[in-house]
Amino acid sequence: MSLTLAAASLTRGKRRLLDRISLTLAQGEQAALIGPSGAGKSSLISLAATLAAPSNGYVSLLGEDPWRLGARARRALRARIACVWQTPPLPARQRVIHAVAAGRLGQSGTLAALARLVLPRDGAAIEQTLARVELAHKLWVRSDTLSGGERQRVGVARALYQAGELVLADEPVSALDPYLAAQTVRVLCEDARARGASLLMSLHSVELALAHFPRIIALRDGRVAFDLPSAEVDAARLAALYEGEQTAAAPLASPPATLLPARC
Ligand SMILES: Nc1ncnc2c1ncn2[C@@H]1O[C@H](COP(=O)(O)OP(=O)(O)OP(=O)(O)O)[C@@H](O)[C@H]1O
Repeated sequence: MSLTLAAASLTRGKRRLLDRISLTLAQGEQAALIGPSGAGKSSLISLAATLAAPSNGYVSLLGEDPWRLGARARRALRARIACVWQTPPLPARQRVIHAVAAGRLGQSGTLAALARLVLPRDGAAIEQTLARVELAHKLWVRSDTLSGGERQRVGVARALYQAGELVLADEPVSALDPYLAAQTVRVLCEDARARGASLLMSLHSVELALAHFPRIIALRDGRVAFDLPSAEVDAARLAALYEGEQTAAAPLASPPATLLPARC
């Protein structure tokens, strides 16, 4: 298994953000994580990314319990997992080429990694990776000159360049226009599929989730509301999932394909 959560809970103070979550993601499997705001999607991704340890229960990544490993072994495990964040942590003065090169920082010794970061050897490969998210022309620009959507795509390019065995993406396209959002989700899915990597992606857009993922894991109030093949996710289930969320009802009216506009 790429990812196993067994009755995993996450608490902060008196709040239970995740409540006994159990799920597995097989090697090469792809699943979208959906649910209303505050459902626990980011919390679950942070558990899977080892940013947080479960308060109860168990998390296993690529066959290892990250919290039983020493610091060095845990770093090595993290280097096998590519993460895409909604707001990628890009230092203001860092150039895009270096931000993408940083995706492989954990894959070599410290000195080699730093040398690579200062003077990336594979600029052509990085440029090609950026081209997959339509950003090749930004190779040498500084991160603080990028728009929010461009920053997100640099974060995606970094994960693509890292080529992790498990890819975790937390709302990776929230700042993109509909065309680029669909295109970027497609690129992440196709890349993971081509490499046999596993992919777990949280998305606010139910349309994108249904259009691109064979499996939908729905969270509500820190619990799994349903975990189903996307073909079995119907309007009634979605209405119950988003009950009380006015904006979420709208997507249910139209089939996913009609909501993926061609670029103007
Ligand atoms: N450090 C924290 N301390 C206390 N509560 C927190 C903390 N982090 C998150 N929460 C709460 O936990 C709940 C789940 O948050 P989380 O960010 O995982 O939800 P989400 O499904 O990703 O939401 P969104 O779709 O709005 O990004 C929210 O109610 C949030 O306010």
